[in-house]
Amino acid sequence: MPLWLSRQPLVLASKSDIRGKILAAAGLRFEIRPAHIDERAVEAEAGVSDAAAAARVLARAKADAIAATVPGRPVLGADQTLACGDMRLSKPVDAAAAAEQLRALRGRTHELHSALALVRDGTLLFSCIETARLTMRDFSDRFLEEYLDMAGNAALTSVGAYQLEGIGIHLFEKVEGDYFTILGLPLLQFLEYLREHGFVDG
Ligand SMILES: Nc1nc2c(ncn2[C@H]2C[C@H](O)[C@@H](COP(=O)(O)OP(=O)(O)OP(=O)(O)O)O2)c(=O)[nH]1
Repeated sequence: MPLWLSRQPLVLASKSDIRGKILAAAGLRFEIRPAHIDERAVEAEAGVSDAAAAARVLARAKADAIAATVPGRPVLGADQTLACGDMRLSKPVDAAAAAEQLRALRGRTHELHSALALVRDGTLLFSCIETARLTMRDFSDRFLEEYLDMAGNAALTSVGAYQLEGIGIHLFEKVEGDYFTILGLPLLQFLEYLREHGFVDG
């Protein structure tokens, strides 16, 4: 198990259930302090042009917001954006929005951009952005209705209204990219950095 060697335990600046589960399953010790930022305002101020740039800027903003409150501690911020052609989607607000979003994505390929930023005392220690491409089946309206009935509120917790590791897998005909990138935390890149910089035993 990768032993956390740093005296300063990691802080995860995320309310995301799956991000906490991913780090815990990898044996990392951390504390959760969700960052409450105005994502639209951060994007507007940064003048970001595309979904990938937005994910990078937002991950950094979340890490900065929490790092300012925990001097000396490494803080991990994360963000995931979804793009399909010129369309950018975010977490659906209700079941109707989830249905509309999935109707717009079915039969097409969309990209998930997952970014990380590790910040300590205002200094960016590590950042990465990874992209996955997912092709949805052209499923029927009846299937979509049954999927949303089964998924329930879980569909509202993901940027694409699905959990790939759950029944969301039934939506797809092809998935290209790293599993952890799709779930919202590019773990392999993060662990490589932690090993190379003595945060964990490698
Ligand atoms: N379990 C699961 N979650 C997914 C999947 N795809 C995306 N997600 C989740 C991960 C993130 O929690 C969420 C992406 O939204 P954000 O990056 O804005 O994070 P969120 O608002 O959840 O938390 P945060 O902003 O980090 O406090 O979607 C998936 O396939 N499985």
